[in-house]
Amino acid sequence: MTEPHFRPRTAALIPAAGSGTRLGRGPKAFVEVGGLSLLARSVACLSPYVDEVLVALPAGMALPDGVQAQPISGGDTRQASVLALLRATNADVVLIHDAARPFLPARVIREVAAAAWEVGAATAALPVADTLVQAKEGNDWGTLTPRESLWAVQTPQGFRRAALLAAHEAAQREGHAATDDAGLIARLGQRVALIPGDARLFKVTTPGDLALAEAVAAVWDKGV
Ligand SMILES: Nc1ccn([C@@H]2O[C@H](COP(=O)(O)OP(=O)(O)OP(=O)(O)O)[C@@H](O)[C@H]2O)c(=O)n1
Ligand SMILES: C[C@](O)(CO)[C@H](O)COP(=O)(O)O
Repeated sequence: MTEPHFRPRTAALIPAAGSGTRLGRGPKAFVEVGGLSLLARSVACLSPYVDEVLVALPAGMALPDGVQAQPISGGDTRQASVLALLRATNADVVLIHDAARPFLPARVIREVAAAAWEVGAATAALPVADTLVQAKEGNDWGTLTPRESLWAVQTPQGFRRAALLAAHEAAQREGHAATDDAGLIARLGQRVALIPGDARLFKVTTPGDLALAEAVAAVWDKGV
């Protein structure tokens, strides 16, 4: 008789405690597109694939009506919000996903979760498609940067929880600030697998992104 296949217990951890300064519409996770908040959309995409969902919220705020998740108080930075989420679960695998990326294809969730367990760390990412340049002072044309090996990092990012918690605690001890979680693993010399992301996984950051999100919601909600 063969051993039953071990299935790691998986948690979705959603940092949603940001203030949405660049969007200018109040706490961004609560902003609606197509009649549903960014947070509700992110939770709905992830829930079918995980055992539990935890959400970091701005101080004093509650989950929007109908969102099924465990609320946690967020921190002053995204990094602090993720650390609070990590300390609130004992799942084997965690999928960290920005509430601000509301369109999350099932294929990406499955592939990031599988690689997180097999490799230890994985992130959705897309190869850069634009020409890249590092501007000189005064915003003049500077050094042209070869783009062949460059990827733009998205979420979800998946990890064995113990490894990511250790990386976060090391960063906190050393006062190291990072813009994402995979970077904290990479700085310790550990491998991070790049999983092909999706154009629809863009981050709603500015008012222009919100207009794009309304257009995507119109087709996403029809299952297209
Ligand atoms: N203290 C913080 C800051 C950010 N986030 C979350 O991290 C994700 C990515 O952050 P970002 O897009 O920068 O959101 P904001 O910080 O809200 O945006 P801004 O920088 O424009 O204020 C978002 O889902 C945001 O809610 C968080 O949980 N806690
Ligand atoms: C985590 C992230 O979404 C990966 O691209 C990104 O780094 C978050 O950056 P933000 O400035 O906190 O939105």
